[in-house]
Amino acid sequence: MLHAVVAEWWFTAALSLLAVALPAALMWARRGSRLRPGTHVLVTGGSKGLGLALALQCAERGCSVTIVARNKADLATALQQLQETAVAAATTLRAAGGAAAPAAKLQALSADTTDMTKVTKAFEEAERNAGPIDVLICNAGLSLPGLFVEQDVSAFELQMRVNYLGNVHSVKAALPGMLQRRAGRVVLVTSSLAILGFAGYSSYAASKWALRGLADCLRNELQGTGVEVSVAYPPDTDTPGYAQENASKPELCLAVNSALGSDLFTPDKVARLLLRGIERGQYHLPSADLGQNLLVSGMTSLSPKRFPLLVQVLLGPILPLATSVFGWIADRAATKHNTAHGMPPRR
Ligand SMILES: NC(=O)C1=CN([C@@H]2O[C@H](COP(=O)(O)OP(=O)(O)OC[C@H]3O[C@@H](n4cnc5c(N)ncnc54)[C@H](OP(=O)(O)O)[C@@H]3O)[C@@H](O)[C@H]2O)C=CC1
Ligand SMILES: CCCCCCCCCCCCCCCC(=O)[C@@H](N)CO
Repeated sequence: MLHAVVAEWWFTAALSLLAVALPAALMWARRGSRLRPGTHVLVTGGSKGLGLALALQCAERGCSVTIVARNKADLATALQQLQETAVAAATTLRAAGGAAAPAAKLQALSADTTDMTKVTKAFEEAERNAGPIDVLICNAGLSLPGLFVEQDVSAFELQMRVNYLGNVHSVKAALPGMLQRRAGRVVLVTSSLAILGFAGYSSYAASKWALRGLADCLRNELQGTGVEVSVAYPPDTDTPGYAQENASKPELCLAVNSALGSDLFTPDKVARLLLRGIERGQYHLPSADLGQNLLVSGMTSLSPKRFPLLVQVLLGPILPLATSVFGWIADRAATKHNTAHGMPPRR
């Protein structure tokens, strides 16, 4: 008897789950930005690190790719890599019978994203050569870690200019065209530091939190226009930028970071997940790090949740507990370090 009741309960539960999951999955499949031959993807900061990994993987799919960065020599090296990747991709596509695929157009344009005029010019040139921008990936950015009391205001200004305003400029330049075509996707690359904050990142985190706010507002503002928004929160990723950042990380920052214990990921792996999320039309793009995904799912906002609602609800009570433990670990590491190093200095 009990057996039958339990079995029936499971059956009903499974059916209801299916009833919710199936339409949701179908809706999911319809949305998203397929990255196919002919799709034009523009990546700012595409000459190095994560941006280059994203650009190369788009070229692998046969997309037209534009990379924008400042240093011309780095751009030329990256373009060469893109061309090699595209040639290999075209050969594979042809072998698979895709002879009709449009030839991928690859270009590397030098522009500083902090300069609106230069961004506009570069994007116009990009569209002249490779057609309308279908997917804009705002990835250009830098991290200057430092303790608040030690860091100059100029570091706060620079990161705000590059990480926040630089991306405002890029979106400004690409969005009007997307709106006219009623199609397109804007991807903003923020950071895990847009969800949590700890010692050493006061200037960087603020610039990344600003982007998160921009993303939420833009997303709502663009509802029904055919233009969609995604946000990426990469974990620590092994890039030239990360190496540079590590060279100047305060000890306190390192102490808290290692107490929290996050992994270092390859740009390739991080990029692969981001592109998968873009193709699925996700707002919060997936991260290679489970903790990071959980943090995103625990964010309070009006934007869509990271996981399906049922999972979110089940996670509900767990997240405040888990984040409290990590918060306690971060504070204990900071207290220990500050106490040992006589911080704050006594008069
Ligand atoms: N690596 C990591 O651990 C993490 C990185 N991120 C974010 O991911 C993004 C990429 O990081 P990562 O690959 O590590 O960075 P890198 O420093 O390795 O590469 C940065 C890229 O951006 C370009 N760039 C920098 N400033 C400007 C500018 N003002 N105008 C135009 N292009 C610019 C650089 O080229 P050039 O200098 O020639 O202009 C380069 O192509 C950044 O926004 C970063 O904050 C987020 C979380 C973790
Ligand atoms: C359920 C709760 C789980 C909590 C997990 C906590 C994990 C914290 C990891 C902090 C990692 C910081 C990455 C910084 C990336 C970045 O932006 C810099 N490299 C700058 O470029």
